[in-house]
Amino acid sequence: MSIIETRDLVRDFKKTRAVDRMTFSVEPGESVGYIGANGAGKSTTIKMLTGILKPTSGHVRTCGLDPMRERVAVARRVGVVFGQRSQLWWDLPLRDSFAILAAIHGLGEQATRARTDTLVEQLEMGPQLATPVRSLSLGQRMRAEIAAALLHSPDLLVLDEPTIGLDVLSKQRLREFLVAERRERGTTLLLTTHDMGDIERLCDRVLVVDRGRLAFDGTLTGLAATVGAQRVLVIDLAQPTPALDDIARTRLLDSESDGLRQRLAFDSEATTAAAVLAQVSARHEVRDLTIEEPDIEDVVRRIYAASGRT
Ligand SMILES: Nc1ncnc2c1ncn2[C@@H]1O[C@H](COP(=O)(O)OP(=O)(O)OP(=O)(O)O)[C@@H](O)[C@H]1O
Repeated sequence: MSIIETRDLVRDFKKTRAVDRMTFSVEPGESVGYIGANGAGKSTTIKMLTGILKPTSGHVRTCGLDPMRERVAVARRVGVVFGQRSQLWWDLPLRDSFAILAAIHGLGEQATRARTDTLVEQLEMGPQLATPVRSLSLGQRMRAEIAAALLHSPDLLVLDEPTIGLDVLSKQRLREFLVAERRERGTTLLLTTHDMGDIERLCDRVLVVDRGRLAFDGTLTGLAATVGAQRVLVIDLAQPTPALDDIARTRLLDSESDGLRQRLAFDSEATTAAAVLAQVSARHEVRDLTIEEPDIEDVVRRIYAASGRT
């Protein structure tokens, strides 16, 4: 049985068709990134999957259940985290929020203690248990939200922008936790994100939505191949340097401060950062370098362009 199944799913808001004949399914244990521009229809889809919004037409099943008719049963099988909204009680110590949620899910005392202890340990939340949620840092709050969503050991975890606003270290810890949760419990993940790093590290499949329609369904490698996603090497040189416009298999994007910093785009299928660096450092003294992640908006724009939309 699929964990998610939609067929010709439609949702209209007055004159806007937010979701347009969406058909896809997600199998148990998959980790799927659901991406698209602002207003593409991601949240609307998630709301229909979780029984918050009624579809205008079409078919949707979550964990084999009808989300509108069997909302309570769906809630028992699914955990949801909306980055911008909290499911915790602002003024209560974190531990009390966990206790209330466990009671709502009807977990026994022993099960509650065991699961809370595990999650608190894995997410390193022990020191914050007595802290009111309003006093947590953003990173701590996101970890608390994820623990709350996983208390009842759902089959499916839906995450809406889970790493938005987090610093690099907090993002990394959260991603590591999600990878481990999936590996150990087989939890299916569906996440929306504007962060390509989330997709690269967490997802083995990507769905791209464009104006309510599915524009791409496949692997990240397939997505990169479709759009020719490029990496960018930012090179800081020791001396002012003429434009590096003749480095094999690269394209010079820009050069600033008399050539002290230059950005070279390259296709990771055609060459490597190491090979580009070797060419440059054979001629000039390189002081520092960074590799820019492909920008998810850029990837989405290219997908849209490839499907005929400008
Ligand atoms: N309650 C609503 N009433 C009217 N229109 C809505 C409502 N909710 C969403 N829409 C419209 O439906 C379309 C899809 O919105 P949705 O929130 O699903 O997009 P999204 O992909 O989640 O965007 P974002 O990345 O900005 O969250 C947009 O045109 C939006 O304006």
